[in-house]
Amino acid sequence: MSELMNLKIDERFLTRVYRSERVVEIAEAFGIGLDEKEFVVYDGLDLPVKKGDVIYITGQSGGGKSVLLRNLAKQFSAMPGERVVNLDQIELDDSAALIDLIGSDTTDALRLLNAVGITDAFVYLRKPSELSDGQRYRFRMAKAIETGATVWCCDEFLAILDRTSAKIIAYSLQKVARRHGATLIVATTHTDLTRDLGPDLVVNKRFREKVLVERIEEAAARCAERTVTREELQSWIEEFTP
Ligand SMILES: Nc1ncnc2c1ncn2[C@@H]1O[C@H](COP(=O)(O)OP(=O)(O)OP(=O)(O)O)[C@@H](O)[C@H]1O
Repeated sequence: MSELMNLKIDERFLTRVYRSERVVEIAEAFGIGLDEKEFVVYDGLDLPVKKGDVIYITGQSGGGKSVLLRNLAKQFSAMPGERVVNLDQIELDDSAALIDLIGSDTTDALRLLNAVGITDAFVYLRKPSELSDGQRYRFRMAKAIETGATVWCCDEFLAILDRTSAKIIAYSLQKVARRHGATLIVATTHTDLTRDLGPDLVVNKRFREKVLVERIEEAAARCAERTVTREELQSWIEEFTP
């Protein structure tokens, strides 16, 4: 069982703007000073994290989700033995069929594709550009497994999918990540994925330094022990979420 770590999140930016005529006009109209300013996004936030956690970062647009995701990815990369992959940045070669783009041989390719729920022979023969957004996401998951990375992160998580598909894929992703012992960190403005991700840690970031951090241990621990059905996960989240 992994130990609880306390990761310190401190993120602030110094902002200074070029004093163009329009900038000065706006500053005068709204009474905004134009000196160099410090913009604090996270003021030494303590984040209780375990390796292998599913971390769900939500909150308002511009609140600081991406900043936190990048910070965590950086902190994990610096830990011995940890390797971070960004699911969105996995390059997909579009010159061949899926079966040729993954795994050391056909058996290995089938193992990886089946692990993420790609089980249709017709889909094995398609190129990445010929997949639906959901299928392409599953293929990225398979590629993430293949990299052997220990931390999988994803910004704007499933934002382009309809919400029903997003929930089904979120459930699959947590299952695959937990089965491989990977830490999963996702960020999105959508707050509807708790019941499908079964997160160990939820961070809800609002403007300025306002942030809610909550560990939902019970349901997550059960998911880590064995593969649970979507229905089980959903009922436990309801039971254990205050
Ligand atoms: N390099 C930077 N310099 C100055 N400010 C920055 C920088 N990067 C981010 N910010 C500011 O930090 C805040 C948080 O940005 P972030 O990209 O994390 O938001 P977000 O919650 O991911 O938003 P969205 O959902 O719109 O992607 C924003 O106000 C942004 O303008």
